[in-house]
Amino acid sequence: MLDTGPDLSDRLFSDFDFSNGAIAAVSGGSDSTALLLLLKHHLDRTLPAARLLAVTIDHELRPGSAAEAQAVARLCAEHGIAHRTLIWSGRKPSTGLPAAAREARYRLLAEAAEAEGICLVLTGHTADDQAETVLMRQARDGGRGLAGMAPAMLYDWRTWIARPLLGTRRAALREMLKRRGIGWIEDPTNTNRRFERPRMRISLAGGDGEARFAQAIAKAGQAAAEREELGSRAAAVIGAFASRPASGLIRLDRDFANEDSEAALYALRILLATVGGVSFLVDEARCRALFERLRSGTLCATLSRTVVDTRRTGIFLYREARNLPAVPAENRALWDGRRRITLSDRPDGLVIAPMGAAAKRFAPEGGVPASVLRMALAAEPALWRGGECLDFAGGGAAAPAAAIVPVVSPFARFLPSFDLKPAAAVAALIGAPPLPPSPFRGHDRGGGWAKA
Ligand SMILES: Nc1ncnc2c1ncn2[C@@H]1O[C@H](COP(=O)(O)OP(=O)(O)OP(=O)(O)O)[C@@H](O)[C@H]1O
Repeated sequence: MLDTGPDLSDRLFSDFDFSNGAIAAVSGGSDSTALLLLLKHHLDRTLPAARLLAVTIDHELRPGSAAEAQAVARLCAEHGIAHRTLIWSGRKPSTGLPAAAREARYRLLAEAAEAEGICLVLTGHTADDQAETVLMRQARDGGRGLAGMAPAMLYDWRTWIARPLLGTRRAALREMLKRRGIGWIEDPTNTNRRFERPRMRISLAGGDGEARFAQAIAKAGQAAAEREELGSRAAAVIGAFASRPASGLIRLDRDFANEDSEAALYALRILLATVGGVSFLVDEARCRALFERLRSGTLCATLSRTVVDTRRTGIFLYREARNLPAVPAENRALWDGRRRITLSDRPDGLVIAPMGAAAKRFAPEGGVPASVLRMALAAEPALWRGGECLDFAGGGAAAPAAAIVPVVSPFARFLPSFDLKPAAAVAALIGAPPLPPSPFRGHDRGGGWAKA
């Protein structure tokens, strides 16, 4: 896993389908510089016509950042690689700066990919980054999140971001660059003890660092396999026990919780976030408590903005009636965290607001209690103009001016490859667009990737 011999680039990249091109995210640090040159080497040998674009994000956080981007541009010019610098010109927050920079970086990379018609972005995260991530999460959450970074993720349900160097050591990449006489930029932030990651990086360079590294990587590998396996089982539970009697309403069979309870619990956490329009999974302990109550009898409770209502004919999940937005229709906006609005026309006073009392016109069928159906539909988005409910887009009769499409809320922004299967199952359940084709050869949509 750690050597950087001549065929390294083939081993790193041979699983990828580059026929649609790729973007390499290059900061100019050692890891992403090595990524770029290894990728260029691989493409030159295997698919010379493939498009390769290097993108550098200038976060404008340090005085030297523009010069660093120029240095990457020069390196690219020397190697015949197209390069673009994108600037994060937005307001910089005073707290949570690394997270905000990361968010902006992914957004800009995905925008560049979309502008180029490329669906694949590669980053230079290494095994060292992985160990740091795992140990930081362990220190913060006492063991949760040990799976670390996924080998790939889907960003915004449209751009694949893959980390092909996740099994490769930084020292080996630096060795390779030195052998080829190629320099790199040392980011001073990487040694700034104000930030958590540099502190962890420095501590791993200490006496017992290698042993801690090896332990963290081993744990991460095991946790990743377990997480992917749990996801597969959760997807099976969703396929077997969940249905969607109406837009915004999920029904679970009453015996949903009885067969594979860990998988059912994970499925429930994903469904609660999806129905509630929440971008993160509900706390496991709180969901487990609700789940235990579900198993032992009837219940009507709210968690993650979702009402869980057990009736004779099933367990029903629908969005609670509080804090539903009424906002002017805007193209590509996310309504209530759970519906993507696409406008084909000028909105002209069009408002997206809950259907509310207009839901009364729908009659229940197939064992759905009337009160449950109305409460679910009342929280569904409808198109309004001047106080008149024009259409209920979720009912399949959208006005031509707008399409309102469900999204899988917890995975709409970042979908780690561990969770591809449950995400695909939920997408099929709620009528969200299917996952875009995988950038790995021979992998189905929604199939898991065991690459790390
Ligand atoms: N400013 C940037 N422009 C383009 N890509 C970036 C930038 N910063 C980070 N990345 C991408 O994210 C990966 C991981 O980021 P991280 O902050 O750990 O890297 P770094 O320390 O800035 O640089 P490197 O990993 O290249 O040594 C990088 O390898 C690179 O692919």
